[in-house]
Parts: sequence; C-alpha cells; structure tokens
Amino acid sequence: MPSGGGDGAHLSALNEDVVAREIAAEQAHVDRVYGELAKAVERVQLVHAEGMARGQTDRAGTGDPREEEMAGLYERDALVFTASRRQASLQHQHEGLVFGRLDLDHAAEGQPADREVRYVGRLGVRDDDYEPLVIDWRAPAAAPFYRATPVDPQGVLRRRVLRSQGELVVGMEDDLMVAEAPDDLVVVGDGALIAALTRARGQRMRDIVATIQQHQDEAIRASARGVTEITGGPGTGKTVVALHRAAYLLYSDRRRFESGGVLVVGPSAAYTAYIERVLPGLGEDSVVLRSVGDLVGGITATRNDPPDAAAIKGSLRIRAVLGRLLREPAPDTPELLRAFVGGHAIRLDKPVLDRVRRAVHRRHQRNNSYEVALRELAEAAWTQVRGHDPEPVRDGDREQFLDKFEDSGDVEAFAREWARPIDPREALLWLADPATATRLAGDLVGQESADIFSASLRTALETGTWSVSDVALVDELAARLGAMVDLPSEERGFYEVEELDDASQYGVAALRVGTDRDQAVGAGSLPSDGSGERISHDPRDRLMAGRVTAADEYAHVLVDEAQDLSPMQWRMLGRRGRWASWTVVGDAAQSSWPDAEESLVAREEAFGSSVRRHFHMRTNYRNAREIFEYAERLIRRYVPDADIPDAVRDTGVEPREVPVAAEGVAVAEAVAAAVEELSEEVAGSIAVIAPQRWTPDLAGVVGRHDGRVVLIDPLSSKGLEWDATVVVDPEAIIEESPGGPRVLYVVLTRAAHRMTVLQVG
Ligand SMILES: Nc1ncnc2c1ncn2[C@@H]1O[C@H](COP(=O)(O)OP(=O)(O)OP(=O)(O)O)[C@@H](O)[C@H]1O
Repeated sequence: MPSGGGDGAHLSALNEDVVAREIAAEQAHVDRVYGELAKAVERVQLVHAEGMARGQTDRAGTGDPREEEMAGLYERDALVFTASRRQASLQHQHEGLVFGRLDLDHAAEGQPADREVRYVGRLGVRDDDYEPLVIDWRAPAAAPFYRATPVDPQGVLRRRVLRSQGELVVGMEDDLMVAEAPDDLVVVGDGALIAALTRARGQRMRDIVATIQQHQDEAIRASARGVTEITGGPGTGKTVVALHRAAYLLYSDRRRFESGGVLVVGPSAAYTAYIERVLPGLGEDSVVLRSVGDLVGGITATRNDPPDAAAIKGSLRIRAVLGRLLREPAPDTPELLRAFVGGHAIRLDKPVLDRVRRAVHRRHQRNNSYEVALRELAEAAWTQVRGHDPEPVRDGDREQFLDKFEDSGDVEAFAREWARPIDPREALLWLADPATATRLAGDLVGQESADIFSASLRTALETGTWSVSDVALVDELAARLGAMVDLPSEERGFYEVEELDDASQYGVAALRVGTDRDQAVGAGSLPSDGSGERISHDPRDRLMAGRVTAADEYAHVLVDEAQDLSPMQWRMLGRRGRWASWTVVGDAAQSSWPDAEESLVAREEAFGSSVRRHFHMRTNYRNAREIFEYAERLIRRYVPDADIPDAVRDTGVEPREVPVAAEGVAVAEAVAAAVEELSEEVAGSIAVIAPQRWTPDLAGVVGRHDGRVVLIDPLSSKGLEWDATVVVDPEAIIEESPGGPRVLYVVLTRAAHRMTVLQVG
C-alpha cells in the first residue's frame, strides 16, 4: 500500500516550475553518478585489455606454450572473466540506475536538524573520495527506503521515487513520512506504487526495486537459513518478491550462494520465459532458471498429461511400481550362460541367474554393479563346479577359477548384455507394453490406473515427447539405478584397434548408430549436443536422445507455484536441495494437484527439519478490483476458505461477458472481435486463454497482431499476466483441467486492466 503522509503539500498540479526545478536538481546528481559510472566502465575496460595482453605467446598455433605463458593464460582468463561480468552488470543496470532518494533527519526530538540525503539505486557507486553517491538497494542502509512508514518513519522525512528514461529523470513521486514537511522539502506526485501498477505490462515481468512495499521487503530480506514460505492470493507479488529475494541472498552472502548455486523452479516454459529478465536486470546472472519439465539434465518436457494420467504418475504410490522396474530384467536379457572355464563346462540357467541378480541388486545400484555382478556369477559358477566335482579343493583353486571365469571372453560377452547399465528412460518405457504394466503395476495401483499409465507412455512413444510428469519418474529411476556408465572397454586385438582408428576418420559415432545394443540402451545413438547433433525422425530415438545426468545440487532452491507440485516432483526437487535453504511460494486456491495432503508429506521430507518462517501477502497488485471481484465470486463457490487478497486499483470497468454459439467459426469470430476491442483499450499485452478444444480454431486470429497478442492454454497461463485477457469457454476450462475450478480461478486472475469472458454454448 502507498504510505503517503501530509496531503496538503502535493504540488503535482500546482506548480510546474517547482516540479521542473526538482527534476533539474535530481538530474544534476544523477549526472554525477553516470559520470562516475563512465569512469568505472573505463577502468573495467582497461582491466579487460590488460587481461587480454597477459598470456600472449610467441608460440601461437604451435599448441605448445611455455609454463610461464600458461600461468599468464590462466590469469588472463580470470581477469577477462571478472571484467566481462562487471561490464555486463554495469550495462544491464544502466537504465534507471538511480531510482530513489531519502531525506533523513537523525536529530533526536527537540534537537536541531541533522539532515542527510541518501540515494538508492540498482548498484552502489562511490566518488573519487570513496563517498557513496548511490547505495545498492540491497544494502542495509537502503532498508529505510522500503521500511519507513508514517507510523514508523525510521528517521525518514520524505521518500522520493525517481522516474527515468535512459539517463534522464522525467518525473518523481513522493511519500511524506512526517505530518508536516520542512519548508525546503516539496512533495510531488501521488505515490509511486499506483503509478507503477497503472502502467502497461510488457511481454516480460519487470523488477519492482523502486516500489517494493514494507511487508514485501520483510520477506525479501528474511534470513537465508531454513525454509521461507511466502503465501498469498493471486497477484500479491509472491513471484516478484521471491525473485528479489534471490537477488538479495546473492548480495548478502555472495560466496555461499554464487558458488553453491541458486535454482529457481517454475511451472512451465512460458513462466520461465516470462520472468527470465528480472534477475539479470538486477545484475544477477548466476541463477539457474528451470521449469519442472526441464529440471533433469538430458530430458525436456513441455507436454502435460491428461489429469488422470498426471494424478497416477505424480502420486507416491508409483514408487513401488518403479521399485519393481529396478529389479526387472531388460526385455532382451540373455537367460542362459554357457562358458568353458578351466576345463569345466559352466551352465547357469535362469533360476540361478535371477537369484544372482536379486542378490546383487539388493545391495548395489543396478548401474554401478557390473563388477559385483561378474564376481557373483563367478561364485555361482564355482558352486556349480564344486557340486559336480568330488575332488578336495586345493589352496588357490577357488581364486584361480574365479579369475579365469572373469577373464573368459564368453563370460564377458554374456555379462555385458546381462548386466548392462539401464537408461532410466528405457526402463520407464517398458511399461508402455500393456502386459508389463499389468504385471508390474496392476496390483499396486489398480488395473484401470495401470492401463492409463501404460497408454500415456505409448503416447510418448508415438509423439516422441515426454510429458512433464514423466520427468520426475525418470529422475527417481535415475537416482535409484545410478548414473549411466560406460562398461570397461572391451579388450581388442591389434587389428581391431587399427580398424577402429581408420573408421574414426569417417565418424565412428555415425557408424555405430543402429547396432542392436545402441538401440536397446538408447544411449549414444543420438548425441543431443555438440557438433554431431542430428534430429531423428524416429520418435523413440527422440525420447532417448542425449544422456540423463545425475541431479545437480544447489545452495538455495526457490520454488514458485509450489501448490502445483506433485509428491513425485517434490522428491525430484528434494534431490537438488539436500543441503539447501528454500524459498517456497504458493497459493492453495490456485492448485491443480488433487491430493494436497500427500504433496505436503513429500514436501516436508524434502525440507527436512530446518527452521521455517512464513510471510503472508494480502494485497493484490495485479488485477483491477472489478476483475478480481469477478474471479472471487467464482472461487468462493468452490473453495469457501480461499485466501482472498484486497485489490487496490479501480478502473470503473466491469469484465465483459459475451455469449457465443458452440461452434468453431463463431468462437473464432467472437475472439477476434474481443481482441480488436481490447487492443483499442489497453496499450500493452493481450492473451487469449482457451481450452484445448477451441485452440485449433484460434491460431489464425492471434497471428494477426504481431506479437502483442498470444494464445495460451489455461495451465501455461499460471504465474503470468497481461494487460487484458479474453477467457474462452470457462466451463470447458473447468472440464479439461486437473484442478477444475481452481485452474479457472488462475485464468480469471491474469488480467491487469481489462477482461472479456466468452460464454460458449
Ligand atoms: N511493490 C510493487 N510495486 C509494483 N508492482 C508490484 C509490486 N508488487 C507486485 N507488483 C506487481 O504485481 C503483479 C503481480 O505480481 P506477481 O506475479 O509476483 O504475483 P503473484 O502473487 O506471484 O501472482 P499469482 O499467484 O497470481 O501468479 C506484477 O505485475 C508485479 O510486478
């Protein structure tokens, strides 16, 4: 909320000269700051140039630099890296660098005034005498800019927010913190917050450094330890606050969070694209941004499963099914080992092999057990040999046999197939076979669910795309199987090696594609990165491209739209934050995950026993009051205890409801008319949010408006906002979405200024 003080002093309409004088005075200070900044840029450029000069070698091209030159090269890399980052940071934060000014009085009551002027900006800048010209918004000295209120002014007389274009100050908004301003302090404007909220939205989220509110600041600067939970209804600034918190954490403990890493996770690729500029705009480029479908290295998913399949795949029940997969032999596994070792004919049949497999997998991750498996097979063979041989054993016989067994070419060829590492994606796809799904999942999740699960994996095989909920399953399997490893290389004779060397000239990777084993393992057939990349037309190859990597771990994990995460997704996140502190953002009423209780259990497990703190946001900064009241009426019907914030801004325009016939052409025409109308009324972005059943009819309508209008599905609209929205067929949105009315609530709270709802049918 804007915290304004004595209203009599506002001069916006009164005296343009006074405003111009104030702007000129601020411009003079801002010019000084840019002057210092220019010097800083020059210094950085010098460092950059000096860095480049180091490590020059007169042996360029020979690939043979001297040792001292190597040291120079390292120094150069370090200097150039640091200088380039600083340069990028100075460039990013150039625009609107200085955005705030505090006029403080430190004198105790009844004492003569002790005034200080403090400027607040995107980064700290000092003059040649090391005096601060601007302080970084995250520094403790900047806190009163966000915390002062008329009730608790913290020494602040006037808080001023400067509005800039490039390097030019073009306006200002003041809040007075004391009942009466001293004579020399004029007060201009109606408060910065409302001015900021009224402005048009772009395609990307903006930072709010100039207008962070007191209660938001408390969440931003909360302790870095443990779990910080931020809740609140739609549009209460949860996302933007969490992102500023990430920037604050990096500032307050750079060493810990930059080296340990900060991970920001959101619901969709559209969401990450929407917020991706906020942190770089605040000078922070070391944060890793991921959607839940993109969290596991080597696999990317944007497709959502139908609600019933998503519910099965997200539930903890599925863990037991995955447990069975871990013990399942691959479909092409050989079932008989025959070998001739040390004069003995060895024959290990399926029951023996299965027993050995179970024993190995009980104690070892499957993909890390090749050596152990080989040893266990040798022991089983030795037992067989002893069973047939009445002769007493002599010292060393056993060891000799085991060694010979493991060295046998026949045994090695068998073991390479029998104990080969399993790609977690391959294992998951075994369940696409209905009979396998019934055998492994039927009794655990019920036949109907097993069929749905299996059918959804066949969809993956048909489309060549994973679904977002598959990713958590692949990660779970990867964690339990162990990383995919290459088996020790086969021993080759001299001629074979030579042949391979020859072949390498023509691209060995390409020659090897399509061998039986590569297809079965799925690895290596399609490199997903690097120069050898080829996009396959075979959907199965596309599913198996690249290699799934082990979980990266982070020092801080920030989760947005946390209410939507399934238990299996919480487990996936937990693996990335085993030693992390957390910021968790959500609103239960916007949830699309049906079993909140089960999610809570998984989430608690991910957090462990660390301290918790909670911030609750009560003000909706996004929606015009008329729009939010419309959405509120809906959600109260379904979720009577929904967390409903106060919307602070009136437009005087109610959302429009338009009846439309349930027919493609009519819907498309109505959308076109609504978009046309809204584009006259708002200056910025417009979204058409439509359920799947109408999207084929609407692509043409949206394409006409060169980027200003987007067509988006209800789930992907989570976390995003536009100046205006056209909501198509609310009933169908409820029917098609996993969370039904809650997803419609999300959709109805995306518009800042205008909304048109098409009632189809
Ligand atoms: N202090 C502020 N100053 C200016 N704008 C603000 C402020 N706080 C929030 N906003 C704006 O309000 C809008 C909503 O913020 P945000 O998307 O973070 O809300 P949210 O709580 O995450 O919403 P939802 O749960 O609906 O996704 C954004 O445009 C954001 O920039």
